[in-house]
Amino acid sequence: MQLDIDIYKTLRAGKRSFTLDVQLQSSSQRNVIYGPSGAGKSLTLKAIAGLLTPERGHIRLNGHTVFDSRAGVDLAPQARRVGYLFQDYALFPHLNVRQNIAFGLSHRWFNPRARERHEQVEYWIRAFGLEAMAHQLPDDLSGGQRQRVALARAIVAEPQALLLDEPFAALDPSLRNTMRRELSDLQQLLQIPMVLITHDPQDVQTFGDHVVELRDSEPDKQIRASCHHKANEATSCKDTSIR
Ligand SMILES: Nc1ncnc2c1ncn2[C@@H]1O[C@H](COP(=O)(O)OP(=O)(O)OP(=O)(O)O)[C@@H](O)[C@H]1O
Repeated sequence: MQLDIDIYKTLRAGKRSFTLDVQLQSSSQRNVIYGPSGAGKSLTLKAIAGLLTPERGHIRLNGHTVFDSRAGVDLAPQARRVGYLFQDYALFPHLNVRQNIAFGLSHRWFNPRARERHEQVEYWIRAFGLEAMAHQLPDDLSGGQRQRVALARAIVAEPQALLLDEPFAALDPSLRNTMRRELSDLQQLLQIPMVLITHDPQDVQTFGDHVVELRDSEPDKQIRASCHHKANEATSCKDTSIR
């Protein structure tokens, strides 16, 4: 993926303020943003997805400008064509598995109908082994099944990038290893570019062809980005600047 980000935003809540100031460039398909809690990882991912608008800067995905404050470009989330896997999966509790996945295709304000069938939705239901529970609600699924539904919803519309916020954090340790392997195989199969955020060194090891570390640098609460690559990666670390 070609990822080119240079964003700045100050958020205020009461007397607290937090400044997000992140620059990163990558041409890898597997990118990991790593760092402690509160360092700004989720905010960075939300800005890429169009769920948070930076005050200034730019975001380019695969050569397409999705945000550029100077040029007045700020594409709506749907127009950015990114799949987003939220930390808690954010499945709709009142929609069954099939409807939740179909929601990934929908740009409508009303929910997909329970009986509606889409070829792509059926494909991912089969690929993730969810046939037997396609009519069930999220509350009646295991953690791993819920994660598969959320992942299917994120990729069903064939996004140009997949954004994953702590995808394994809600799983117990043994399932975490299985799901990590599944996601790794899926990324290789689909060759879908991804940005994954995590605290977990094992995720960095598995997915971090390009690793960006966000650090909270007291006292001004500015975020610093630094990067490193796996030893066998040809790309250079110079392409991520540190402010
Ligand atoms: N709307 C907001 N207004 C003010 N501050 C905010 C807002 N949203 C997030 N923050 C603050 O921004 C900082 C970064 O939040 P963010 O969610 O990006 O952290 P994170 O690195 O993803 O943490 P975690 O690993 O715990 O999920 C936190 O200190 C948070 O309290």
